[in-house]
Amino acid sequence: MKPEKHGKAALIGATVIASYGRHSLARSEDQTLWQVFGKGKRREVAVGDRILIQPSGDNQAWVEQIEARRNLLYRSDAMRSKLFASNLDQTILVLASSPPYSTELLGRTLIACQTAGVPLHIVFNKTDLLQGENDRKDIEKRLHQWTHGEVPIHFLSVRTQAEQAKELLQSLLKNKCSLILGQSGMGKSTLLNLMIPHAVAATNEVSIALNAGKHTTTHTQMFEGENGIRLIDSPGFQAFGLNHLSPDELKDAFTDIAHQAMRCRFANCQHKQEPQCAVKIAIEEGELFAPRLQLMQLLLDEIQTTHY
Ligand SMILES: Nc1nc2c(ncn2[C@@H]2O[C@H](COP(=O)(O)OP(=O)(O)OP(=O)(O)O)[C@@H](O)[C@H]2O)c(=O)[nH]1
Ligand SMILES: [Zn+2]
Repeated sequence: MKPEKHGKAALIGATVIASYGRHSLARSEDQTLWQVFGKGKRREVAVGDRILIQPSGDNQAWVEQIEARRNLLYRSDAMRSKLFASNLDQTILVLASSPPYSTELLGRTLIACQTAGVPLHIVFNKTDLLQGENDRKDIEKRLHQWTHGEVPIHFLSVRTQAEQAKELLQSLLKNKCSLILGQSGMGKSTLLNLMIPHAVAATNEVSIALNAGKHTTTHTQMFEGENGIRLIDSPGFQAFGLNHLSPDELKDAFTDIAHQAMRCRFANCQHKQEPQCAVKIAIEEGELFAPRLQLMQLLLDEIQTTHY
């Protein structure tokens, strides 16, 4: 049923806590859950948005205003860009050695967070599967090649050293709103359940409210825990497209490559077969990490098929 607009009811402040497709839920301060509907410029809201709503009956409301966002992450596929999560204090990327983590997803996350101005932390889970200090050093070294040491890495084991993991995560997450990302099998659900013991109940509540009884488990949702911990969980990380960026924005985000590219012979050098390509030379001399160039070229190809 479409909500009708009421005349002069007072506006209520709320935070968007879940979204699925065109359906969004917001929670007002008195803990009421509202199914909210945008219109015009406010058609799309993101989880994390602070909004003013006008009730229209049956726990449904119109979005009257979206507060200015501190930051905003998008997720896009070949067809379109979607708002994803906003007003984030940080993104937590959960990785593990088994199953192997995807360096492509790591690279995409780095670029998405960098371009949106959201600090990134890596939580490396399942340390119980590592063979001692050397394994850990190798992992750190490999991650540093991708991150230039700019992303803090936290090692833990949520399943076998839960108490220790909880302590570390408490200090990392308290009083913050964190987007938590991870490909399947990294231990994201185990981590979420450790930090938010009522997560399953909260998911069911939201699934029912989002889709009138039909369970919709594939939605983006904010969970609230103790000590001001807010975690935004979102499935389908596999499709973390960056098509909302322009080719120039993308090139600028790879600062290490952009820096070398200034010395390429051709201003529009693609760093493929061109002569006197400073980027290729830097890779041969070990100053640039080749997989980052490969990722940049892959992302540029993706963007170009979408934009042109
Ligand atoms: N050895 C080990 N296994 C773990 C650890 N944490 C989680 N696991 C296991 O890893 C598997 C995947 O964990 P989940 O929490 O379901 O992973 P997920 O990332 O949410 O994956 P999906 O549910 O597929 O999205 C499960 O069998 C967990 O028991 C850990 O610290 N050590
Ligand atoms: Zn070049």
